[in-house]
Amino acid sequence: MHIHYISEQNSILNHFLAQIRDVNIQKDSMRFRKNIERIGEIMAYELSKTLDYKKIDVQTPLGIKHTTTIAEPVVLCSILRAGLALHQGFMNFFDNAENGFVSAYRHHYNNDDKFEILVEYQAAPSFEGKNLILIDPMLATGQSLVAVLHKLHLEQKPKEIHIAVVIATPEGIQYLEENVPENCHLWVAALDDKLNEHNYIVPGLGDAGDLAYGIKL
Ligand SMILES: O=P(O)(O)OC[C@H]1O[C@H](OP(=O)(O)OP(=O)(O)O)[C@H](O)[C@@H]1O
Ligand SMILES: O=c1cc[nH]c(=O)[nH]1
Ligand SMILES: [Mg+2]
Repeated sequence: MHIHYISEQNSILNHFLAQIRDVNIQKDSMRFRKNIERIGEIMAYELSKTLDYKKIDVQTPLGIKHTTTIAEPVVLCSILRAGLALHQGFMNFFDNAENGFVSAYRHHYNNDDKFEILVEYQAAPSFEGKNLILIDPMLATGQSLVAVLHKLHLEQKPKEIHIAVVIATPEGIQYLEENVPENCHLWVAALDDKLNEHNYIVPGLGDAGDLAYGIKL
């Protein structure tokens, strides 16, 4: 797996990352969603630099410009719920992309911290020959992303698979390394310290889905 850390250099990205983590700013759920969306835009731009491009000619009112455009179609596929705001950011830049949505949640059978990931809903186009970008802001244990990747119809072979996350743990990255195809790309905006005993990211930001859309039962 090729890992791309995009906040190694100081940039406005750090400002958005600081705001989504801040317990006081988090009270404003619209700002939380907007910041995740803005991070998605930055990630989309960085990722776009690594795609393949083809030559095109553009007719302007005054002549022809020889330039380039992305060679193969992009499919954006997000994991519900928390992926939605990040998805919007990617969609703002990859505006011709096809879109897919998959659900995944932690199902606790007892009142302890053990859980299983349930993937129930999916609606996605064919990935054949396309650049698949799988989107989820949080890479904690990595189990949601791996469960979703196994559920997607990857027999329709994408040209490339990119996984885009905002905050990752070393444990989650290790789990992906062991469970996703070797030629996958992982894009990480921020690498955090570890998982806590409830499998939440520390320092992280809390529950991204709840912060964006409200506490669920
Ligand atoms: O790496 P993992 O240990 O699998 O955890 C990460 C998952 O947790 C969050 O979703 P959550 O299950 O909270 O659902 P939600 O988006 O509906 O809140 C997040 O968006 C990931 O999908
Ligand atoms: O820290 C975490 C872990 C899983 N899901 C989240 O939203 N946050
Ligand atoms: Mg959640």
